[in-house]
Amino acid sequence: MCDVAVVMGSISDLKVMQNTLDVLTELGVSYETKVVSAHRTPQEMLDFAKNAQKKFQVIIAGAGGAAHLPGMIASSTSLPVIGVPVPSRYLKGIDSLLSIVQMPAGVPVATVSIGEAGAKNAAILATKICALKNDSYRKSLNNYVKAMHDTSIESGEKFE
Ligand SMILES: Nc1c(C(=O)O)ncn1[C@@H]1O[C@H](COP(=O)(O)O)[C@@H](O)[C@H]1O
Repeated sequence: MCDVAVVMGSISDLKVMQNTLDVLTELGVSYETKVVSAHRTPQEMLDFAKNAQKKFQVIIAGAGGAAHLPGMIASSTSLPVIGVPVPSRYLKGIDSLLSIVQMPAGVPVATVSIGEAGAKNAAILATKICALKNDSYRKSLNNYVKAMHDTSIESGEKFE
């Protein structure tokens, strides 16, 4: 049993999605990764989504351009799905963001911001969901917030 599935539409998304993996690792959250595409490997995408509940608590799906992957996965599972808009070459991820966030009523995808910050926040949000039933994840999150707080204060003090 693993807590978080991190899926992406192409291995080319890894540069951005590595931020998700790094934060999950830092927080000590168990995860698995998979490259799967609603466009290029639709049957594998459906098989993954249909079976995900047996293994995971949350799915993070990153995709760029016509980013149908998070929404299509959300349509085929009752697990919460967090969508990460990966920056695209020509439209800089605006296309990814709008494809992921503008879901029809009834099929939610919790959408984070475009790129690295969004990829990190997806990991934190997924951990918060898992922490509802896991005290050690809650402690990790508290430590993470404290470290962020201390770094912010220290950088301010150095500047002043
Ligand atoms: N948006 C999707 C989906 C999908 O939504 O199913 N499958 C691949 N892609 C995206 O295509 C972009 C270019 O992929 P390539 O670099 O492999 O050509 C990637 O950002 C990927 O997420």
